[in-house]
Order: sequence, then C-alpha cells, then structure tokens
Amino acid sequence: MSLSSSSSSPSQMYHVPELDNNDMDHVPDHTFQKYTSSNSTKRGSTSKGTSIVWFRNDLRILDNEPLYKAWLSSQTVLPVYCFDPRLFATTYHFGFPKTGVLRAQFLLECLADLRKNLMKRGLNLLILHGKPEDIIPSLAEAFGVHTVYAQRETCSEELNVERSVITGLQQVVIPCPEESSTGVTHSNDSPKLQLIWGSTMYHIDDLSFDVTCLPDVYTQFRQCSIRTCIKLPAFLGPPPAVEEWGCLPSLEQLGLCSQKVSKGMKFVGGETAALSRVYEYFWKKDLLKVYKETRNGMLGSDYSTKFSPWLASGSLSPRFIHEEVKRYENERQANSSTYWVLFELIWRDYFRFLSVKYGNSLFYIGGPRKVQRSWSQDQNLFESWKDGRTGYPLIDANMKELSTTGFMSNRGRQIVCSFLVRDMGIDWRMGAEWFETCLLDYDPCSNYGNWTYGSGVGNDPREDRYFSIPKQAQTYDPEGEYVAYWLPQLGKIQKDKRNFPGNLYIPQIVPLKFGNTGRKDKFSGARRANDRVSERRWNMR
Ligand SMILES: Cc1cc2nc3c(=O)[nH]c(=O)nc-3n(C[C@H](O)[C@H](O)[C@H](O)COP(=O)(O)OP(=O)(O)OC[C@H]3O[C@@H](n4cnc5c(N)ncnc54)[C@H](O)[C@@H]3O)c2cc1C
Repeated sequence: MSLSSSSSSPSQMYHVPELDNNDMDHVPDHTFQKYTSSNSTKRGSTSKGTSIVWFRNDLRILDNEPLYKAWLSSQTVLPVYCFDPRLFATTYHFGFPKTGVLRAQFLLECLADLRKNLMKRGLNLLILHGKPEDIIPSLAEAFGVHTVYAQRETCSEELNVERSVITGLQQVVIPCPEESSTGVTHSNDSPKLQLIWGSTMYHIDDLSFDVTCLPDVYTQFRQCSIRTCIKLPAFLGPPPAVEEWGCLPSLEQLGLCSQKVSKGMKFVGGETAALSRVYEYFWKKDLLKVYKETRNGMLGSDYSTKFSPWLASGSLSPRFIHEEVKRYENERQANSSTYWVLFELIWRDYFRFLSVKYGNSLFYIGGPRKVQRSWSQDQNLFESWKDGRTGYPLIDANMKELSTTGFMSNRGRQIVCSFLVRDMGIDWRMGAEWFETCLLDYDPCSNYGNWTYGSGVGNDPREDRYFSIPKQAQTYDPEGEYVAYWLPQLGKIQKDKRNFPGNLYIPQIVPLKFGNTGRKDKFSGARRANDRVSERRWNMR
C-alpha cells in the first residue's frame, strides 16, 4: 500500500511510511500458501461441464466460496466480471455520480489484482461491459454452463439484478451432456444461479434465530460461531477456451475524469494490498494491541485498521480477519483491543442482517421506524457541507478529506452526519447519497444503516445522538492538527498575522429553519463556541 502526504506545511505532522515492496510481495504469498488446500485432486467425481463464477462484491480468491464451489462441481470454471453501466449512472434521488472516480479507480485496481491472482492459479478473468442479465445468460448458452455461482446480496438494486439474471437464465436451454452423448435419453435444462452467502463474518445460516427476528438493539445481537476460511486449491484451471478475455476500461471510458490523491491516505485496490494491510497493521506495526485506544482518531493511517474499502469490495474476507485476530491473541496478546476489532466487524454484520430484515425501508426518508419529520433540501446549505465550506473547521476538514481520498474516519462520519441532519436540518438521504458517491468503502448496508442511525430514523429508537461540534473538536482534535492538515489555508492566515478565524472563517452558511430538530439555539451556540475553540487553538501555535 502506498501512503502519501503533501510536501507543503503542515503535512509533516502526517508522516506515514510507505510499505516497502518486500512486504507487498512476501505477505500475500505466504498467506495464500497457508490458505491453499494441499489436496487439489479432491474435485468431486460428479463434477461436469463448465460453470461460471460471476464476481460481484467478492473480488478475492482467499475464502471465496462461490469460486470454490464452482471449481468443485465442474471441469472448467469461467470467472466473469460485468461492468454494469448502472453502477456508473447517478444516485437514486439526488443525481450524484453513483460511483465517484476514486472508488472507480479502486475497483479497477481490485479487478487487475483479481485477474493476476486468478492467472497464478491457472485461470483468468473475463471482463465484459454490459448488464449482467444480458451477459451471464448468453455466456451460459455459449459455454453450455450448468450453474452460475455468485455471492448473495441483500439490497434492492442488487436483488433486482439477481432476479433479472435468473429470468435470463430460464430462457437458456442447455442439453444435458451425459445423456445427449449416449443418445438414449435427451433432457434439456436451464442453467441455475446459485447464490452463496459470503460477505459477513457470521454466516446467516448460523444465527440462532431467523434473521427477521434480529434484535433492534445491537447489544442484544452477537454470539455466533464463525466458520473457518475456505481453502482453495493451488491450481483451479484450466479455463475454458475464450478468444478474448477483455480489457479493463479506462476511467474516461467509464465517463469519469481521473483524480490524483494529492494528500492523505492513498488506498490501493485488490486482495494483495488488502492482505498487506492486515499484515502491516496486525504484525509488522503491532497496532492491533492499541486499537481500542486509537480507533477514534482522525489523522494518519494508523489509528484504525482501514480495512473497510477492501471489505466492501470483497477483496478481504471478514473471516480471514477473525482468524488473524485469533492468531494474534495466541501468539502475542488478547486484550480489549483485539476484542474491539471483532466487535466492530460484528456491527458491519449487523447492518447487513438489518438490510435483510428491513428491506427497502433502510432507504426511505422515515427509515425502518417510519419516523415522520420534515427535512430541508436546501441546495446552498447542502453544497456548503458537501464542498467543505460551512465555516466549521472540523466539518470542512472532514469533507475535504472525503473528497480528496475517498475516506473519512468513523468519528468524522458521525460528526458530519450529525451536523448535516441536526444542525442544518438537511434530508439525511442527501448526505447518504453523497457518501455513496465518494466513499471507497461504500456499502449500502453500512452506509444507509449508519445514516439512519445518525439521523434518528434507524431501527433502534435509543440511537438518537447529537454531536456538539466544539466538544468533538476539543476531544478528538485538541491541538487542531487534523484541521490544520486538511485546511492549510488557516495556517497561512495565522502566519500572515491576520485575524484568525475572523477573516476567512465567517461561516458561509446561513442557518435556515431548524424547527424539525428543535436545536436552533444549539446551532448558533455551537457556532460561536466552535469559533472560540478554533481561535484558541490557532493562537497557541
Ligand atoms: C454516516 C456513516 C456512514 C458510513 N458508511 C459506511 C460505508 O458505506 N461502508 C463502511 O464500510 N462503513 C461505513 N461506516 C462505518 C465506519 O465509519 C467505517 O466502517 C470505518 O470508519 C472504516 O474505517 P476502518 O476500516 O479503519 O474501521 P475500524 O475502526 O478499523 O473497524 C474495523 C471494521 O469494522 C467495521 N466497522 C467499524 N465501524 C462500523 C460501523 N459503524 N458500521 C459498520 N461497520 C463498521 C468496518 O468494516 C471496519 O473496516 C459509516 C459510518 C457512518 C457514521
């Protein structure tokens, strides 16, 4: 993974070393070997024909059950990825780009890495452009495929695609190979889509209750056994004869303009970089032992794991992280930090299961509880938030980080969410859709789950928290380092001995009506206090 920081002051305070190439090469190979089954002759005796692995948000080899099942049940495996144009269209309500340029770049890196790793195992990745419901059935027909394996998704857009693929496959008729070759009986069949659960640490089938009975309070959830990672054989080939495996598109072909990450953390997509990050965070830098104390940080690469972009694309298996935590506990130490990383991963599972329980209501303005509240959709206010020019250093710094890197800390996300919905009174879905555009780790369940919580319309009525911006700044950025890193113009003003923050920091937003939150007074109070905090901080320099 490469991490970069700007050369101009005050970026020195954000010094993050680059992971050297030896680590990049060594760690994954070692890990891959550990998770490679030595018994590669175990392919089922009933395996037949060709099967397709339709890669979606499971862009990895390690612990990939659809890939394993496809290999087990067929003579040849055809791995496919479809560049679905709908992923590069616009968001549902507010027309933002559905996939921002940084996540698109991350995705391209994931796919390049997946192809490389598949080739190491004797396969390849067929890359095609179009809707899966058009591509998958015609491939199934062309290759006489009996089964298409894919990871199961839970949200409506993905479920609609699954349904369309199933309908498309039903139109395809594949002659049954054994019977047609004997010529005795001839039966025809349509290829099946086999969807496999694989995105969470807890398997949905291992929950001790039906997912529709998921508790609405997170602390009442948890306690479930975790399956071990699936080992795949070293050799998965040979692939079927394919004339042209297809190229990765450029960003321009996806309708996007490339954007360099000029400062902050630069994430590299793909399983290789994901495994390197696990190695770096757990073993090389030994950061796992202090995770609980550092996890609320905002500045730098090391305060939290930063696993989320790889988890969201499926380049990293949560069960693999679980196994590494357990290994760490055996080989180094078990403490509240090792417990807490798994606790956070269970939050991620919880939001995924909630999406099954609550379906589309996760995306509705009233959320799962159908809360009646009026929201503003004021464009000026929203844009000041989105572009990081509200006048509140902590908010603006976080929003700048998001647009520059595609990442924001969990602390930052909670703060900017609270500010948008409670101080500005803006429709929470505008914030959620903007996050959908920008986040490298965008995942509908975690994103909309957290936004419904943050805006008080989530399933748990007790989760209705207001974040006081000055208090958050004092607690989590007491020296103003984070703000200074992302808003260096404040530092320049200080140097010019101009009156900070008065000149630049006249809040550019005009408070509208905050009747819906009932927090009008708090807002103006918060603004004054925030300015005072900033002033004090800057005078200290
Ligand atoms: C408004 C809002 C929107 C969010 N949108 C997303 C999103 O689209 N995708 C996403 O992965 N996370 C989302 N989160 C959750 C959380 O902010 C990120 O998962 C976390 O910041 C990622 O950094 P990390 O990997 O260093 O986390 P760590 O602190 O190292 O945690 C380890 C892992 O636990 C999981 N996790 C931690 N906190 C949460 C949480 N609150 N909800 C769900 N999973 C969690 C993540 O997979 C994370 O990688 C959102 C949070 C908020 C408040």
